[in-house]
Amino acid sequence: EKVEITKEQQALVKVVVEAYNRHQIPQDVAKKLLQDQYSAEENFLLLTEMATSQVQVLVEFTKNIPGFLSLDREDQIALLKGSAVEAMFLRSAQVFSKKMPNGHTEVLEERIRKSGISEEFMTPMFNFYKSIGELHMVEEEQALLTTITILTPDRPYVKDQQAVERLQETILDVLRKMCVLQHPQDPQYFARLLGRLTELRTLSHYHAEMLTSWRVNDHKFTPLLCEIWDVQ
Ligand SMILES: CC(C)c1onc(-c2c(Cl)cccc2Cl)c1COc1ccc(-c2ccc3[nH]c(C(=O)O)cc3c2)cc1
Repeated sequence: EKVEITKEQQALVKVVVEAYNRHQIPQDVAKKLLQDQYSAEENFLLLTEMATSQVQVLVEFTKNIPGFLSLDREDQIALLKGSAVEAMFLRSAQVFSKKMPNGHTEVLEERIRKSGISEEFMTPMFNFYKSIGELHMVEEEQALLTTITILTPDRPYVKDQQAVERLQETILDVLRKMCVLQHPQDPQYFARLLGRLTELRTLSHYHAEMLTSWRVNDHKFTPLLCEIWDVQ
């Protein structure tokens, strides 16, 4: 049957994509990636600054997700805490797939590889970055996929999962239609996008172990990261 995006779905996508593009790490923060100290400590500090800035940007972005601010306040926090790592994997994946002209891609990879993360997490992490790059997602798909990740109903401590599910369904429906319209030659494209969300869950578990290993080596995080990741 003819797949058609309705007027209100178009308006929804416009709001989400504009918010996604508006809320980015400030360039003066991102530029710090180019600083010339490359010790493990320096890399960890820089990545901590990136993550902290990224969480601030993420909080602002979620306020623009239609319906998010109407959710129970505690559920809003539970969704943010539960999706922060996954949203940051998606956002940092863009830096790798966009091949930034400012050389940030190379230095970000270098700093991640030399920041005290153990080898066992490097492979799945960079396989993920590669698999996202191969999708060649357009910005609408990136914005909607991040929104779907944030609106995952079964995060820990979410009370009204139904309300979150209704919001997520709305976004899933328009993303599915967009994939059919954008990739008529690849009927599996939408399924492949959702497959990345499964991979993100696995990475999120690896990430919990990364945090533990950093902590036993007495690495310090910022108050915002401690709050969102329940550490210290
Ligand atoms: C607390 C730190 C050490 C940390 O712990 N886990 C991760 C961690 C790791 Cl490595 C991997 C994945 C997820 C997390 Cl959450 C991190 C570092 O997290 C980030 C690293 C980079 C970026 C990021 C996002 C967008 C960007 N744009 C630009 C630009 O140049 O425009 C640079 C940039 C950097 C975001 C989070």
